[in-house]
Amino acid sequence: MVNHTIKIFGRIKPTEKTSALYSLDDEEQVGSTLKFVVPRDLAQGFINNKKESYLFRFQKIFDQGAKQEDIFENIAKPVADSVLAGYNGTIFAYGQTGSGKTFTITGGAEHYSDRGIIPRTLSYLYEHFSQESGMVYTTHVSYLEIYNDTGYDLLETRQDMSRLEDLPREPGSATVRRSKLHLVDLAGSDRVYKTGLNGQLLKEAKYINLSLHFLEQVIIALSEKNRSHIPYRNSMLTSVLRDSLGGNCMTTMIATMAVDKRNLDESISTCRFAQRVALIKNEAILNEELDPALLIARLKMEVQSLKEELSMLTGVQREDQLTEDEINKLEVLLRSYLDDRDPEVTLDLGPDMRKIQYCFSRLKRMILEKPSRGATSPDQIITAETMKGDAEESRRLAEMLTQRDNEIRILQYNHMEHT
Ligand SMILES: Nc1ncnc2c1ncn2[C@@H]1O[C@H](COP(=O)(O)OP(=O)(O)OP(=O)(O)O)[C@@H](O)[C@H]1O
Repeated sequence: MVNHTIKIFGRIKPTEKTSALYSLDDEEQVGSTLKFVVPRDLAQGFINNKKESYLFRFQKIFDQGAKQEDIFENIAKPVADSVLAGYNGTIFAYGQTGSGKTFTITGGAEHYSDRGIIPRTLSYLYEHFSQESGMVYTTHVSYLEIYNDTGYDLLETRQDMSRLEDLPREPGSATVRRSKLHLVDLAGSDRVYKTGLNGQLLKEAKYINLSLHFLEQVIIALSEKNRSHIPYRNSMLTSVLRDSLGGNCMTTMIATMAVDKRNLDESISTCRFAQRVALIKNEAILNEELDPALLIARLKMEVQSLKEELSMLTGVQREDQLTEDEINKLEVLLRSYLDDRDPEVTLDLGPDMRKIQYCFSRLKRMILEKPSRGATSPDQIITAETMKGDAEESRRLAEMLTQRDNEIRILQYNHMEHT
């Protein structure tokens, strides 16, 4: 099990106007610090203008010049590696509209080098699958869109969402590792009142806002100590991300920011959100299990090799069932054992459970088939008929049983005397 808090990264979108409103400080051990400096006049109408500087700490902040490849190498590759090792992983981008979430997660269409985390991670995974010959990999990809709180798998022609748990997994070895990777591009975190929408678009925006509001509630609940109830079930988004937030997952958040003057308040609120997320503790466990069908196949092989080992030790080739010849020999042995008057005589069957079980069941049948005194019912007559040939055997068994009855009676009598 790996206990860790959600990792938070920041990415600043390139802007044409150079901005002196923020500064970055990178320290190898501690991470990156992002500082916003807001002159009082600028702060008016946007944020609390009593405060002029805001400091936020991230694992690392990628400044405007960062390449898509840097993002993949530093953020996505470690998550993909842990997914390959059998842990669940999630990367989600959060930030205001236009701050670069889609560019980061999916990528830009203009240049090949603009491809984002999804295509790069998929090609990394498939490259690994083709190079690793000692394992069998099965991949299922779904492209989930949450629209008005309903999930759609965009790759699925039936137009409904398949739950990851319901997907088939093919057997590859007796041990199966199943891990899921979520790459999430959230909707813009801006408030609805800013968008000035109406009609259907307003309805969509309300749903988006509501699901981000529920996401915030889950994150607040998780970052507070001693909260027993986490409201995951309030929305589709939080239900899907249940494992990623406070569950069995290695989760990473990328806060995307635009740092020009008019977007400063949103960038600060994105950073505040990220600081809360950084408090959430996850417990990632290795999702390893045994495949029952393969386990049976493995056990069969083990039984076969044990049989071979046994036949080498005993020098006898053994079948599952006794052969006719073996049964005949056992019958002779059993008869001479029963006929022997010596009470100390033993029945030597060797270390062979098949023979031991055969003799026990044969003896049991003899006892059950013994005719009781004064037998009159048709059942008993048939039993007596079948026993005709074994008269001597029956006599001996009857003697044994009578002796046993007497012993029981004596025991009962003694018991009564003492009580
Ligand atoms: N790091 C970057 N380098 C170059 N262009 C970028 C970068 N980030 C964003 N862009 C460009 O900025 C525009 C807006 O970015 P994007 O669509 O990724 O924003 P978004 O946060 O996903 O917005 P929305 O919330 O509306 O989905 C796009 O044209 C995108 O190509």
